[in-house]
Amino acid sequence: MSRLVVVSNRVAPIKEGKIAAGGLAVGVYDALRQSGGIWFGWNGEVNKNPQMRTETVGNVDYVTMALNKTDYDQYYRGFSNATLWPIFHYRVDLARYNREEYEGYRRVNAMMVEKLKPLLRPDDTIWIHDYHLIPFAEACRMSGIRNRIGFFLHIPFPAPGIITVIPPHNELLKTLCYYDLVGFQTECDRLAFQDYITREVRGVIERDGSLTAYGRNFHTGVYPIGVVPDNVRQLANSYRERRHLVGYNSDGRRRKTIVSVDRLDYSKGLVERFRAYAAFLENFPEHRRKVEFIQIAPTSRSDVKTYQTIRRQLESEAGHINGRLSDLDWTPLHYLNKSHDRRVLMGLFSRAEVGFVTPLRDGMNLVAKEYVAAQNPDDPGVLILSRFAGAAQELSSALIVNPYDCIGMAEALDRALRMPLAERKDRYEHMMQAIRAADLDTWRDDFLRDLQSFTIHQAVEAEKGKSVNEAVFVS
Ligand SMILES: O=P(O)(O)OC[C@H]1O[C@H](O[C@H]2O[C@H](CO)[C@@H](O)[C@H](O)[C@H]2O)[C@H](O)[C@@H](O)[C@@H]1O
Ligand SMILES: O=c1ccn([C@@H]2O[C@H](COP(=O)(O)OP(=O)(O)O)[C@@H](O)[C@H]2O)c(=O)[nH]1
Repeated sequence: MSRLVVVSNRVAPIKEGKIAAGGLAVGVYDALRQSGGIWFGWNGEVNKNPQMRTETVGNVDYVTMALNKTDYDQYYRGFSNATLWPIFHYRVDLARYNREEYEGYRRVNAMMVEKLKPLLRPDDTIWIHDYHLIPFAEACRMSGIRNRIGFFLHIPFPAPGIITVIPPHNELLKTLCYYDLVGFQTECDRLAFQDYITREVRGVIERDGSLTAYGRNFHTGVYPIGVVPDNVRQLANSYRERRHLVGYNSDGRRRKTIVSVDRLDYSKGLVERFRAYAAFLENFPEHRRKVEFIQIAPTSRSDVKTYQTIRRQLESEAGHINGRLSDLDWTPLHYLNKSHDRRVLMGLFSRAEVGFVTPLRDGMNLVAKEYVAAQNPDDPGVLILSRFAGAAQELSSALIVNPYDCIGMAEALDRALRMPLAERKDRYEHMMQAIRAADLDTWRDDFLRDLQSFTIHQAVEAEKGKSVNEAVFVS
């Protein structure tokens, strides 16, 4: 079997026990630990002299590098997170475009290819992750790299009317056609991309389902990222420090807990969620003092202006709710800006009656799946889930809500807290079936299997005397 080379902007912290930032790092870390290989990307540092560093842990070689300040500003903070992220999450109002940042983004992609190239073997399978690295395959091909290259987009792919807001959308999306396989979280995302290719650039859907555009033929597919359910449950069971997790009433009865965990990002719908919680306490006063809401929201991309704004807004909303509703012996909302160890989170999930996951848009949202997988099957909690999270496509037995509907979310909280055991178990069983059917191994194995099958045909074409790069998929 060929070696797996994973490339992503974010690489999970190399030291065991350090907290991974976000679902990509969590997911790729678990997937790569099983198969082994190379994980190449940014080490999260910004300094003048970006040196490459290789560290081997188990069967994975982590090859990471720092970025210099200009590259960081233009590629990560700028085009990736101030242009692509908001637009791909339908927040055109928060996006800005700067041509120099776009050029910096292209330059960093090309630079990363040149750094990776000497490490590659001819039969390596290269798997590129996420919106930071869309042009990576094109830069590889320009540099003469002929390996199979797949791409997985962790975030939503928006409707063509939204994506065309990016001034160089044509040039940018053309580079996706240099991959052999482009994977999405949901069929909705895949169809939006296919729509763009067929309508905007007059691409063609072939009989085998592949796409031909800009003279290149390539495949697309849907590979929802998952979790390792047994591992989640194990972590949840291993967390014993109960006293940190639950609040008690003055009469000694345990308060019910609503829990949310998100990076502090405007796409996660935190303001709308806080307002819904306040509306719930106003409209259903019988729950007051009997419930508390724990929102864990570690800061993220805190040097991007829109993230500073959302942080200020949330601090004010949280202060407002607690100022208005708290009592000497009851704080309705616990808002924690700190990241937490996974074991603590899974322990918290398993003890919370409600998982409140209501992003305005989300590629998948692993927290939703983790919350369900952490539950005690004999007495499971209830997941309230936004219809705009990729996870809602699979977890249709959650209480599905529209995060723009404040009263609807307040009603869902009331319903969740009152839900009888039989209904909770029924919904939990359905969701666990979906979580097991599309777990993390399935995500990795399905993607790599499809990428490999493409290669077999490439090889056939190559034998017939064609150059590998000119090969066309034959089904
Ligand atoms: O690397 P950062 O800038 O600190 O951001 C963290 C990650 O956020 C995003 O995660 C996405 O991937 C998850 C796993 O597939 C998915 O569940 C979630 O819906 C996405 O938002 C981002 O896409 C990653 O590149 C970042 O590393
Ligand atoms: O303090 C924290 C906050 C989050 N996470 C993990 O980070 C991931 C977040 O992934 P998700 O897909 O929900 O959202 P993203 O942050 O990638 O947009 C989940 O595995 C969380 O358990 C963590 O380990 N510690």
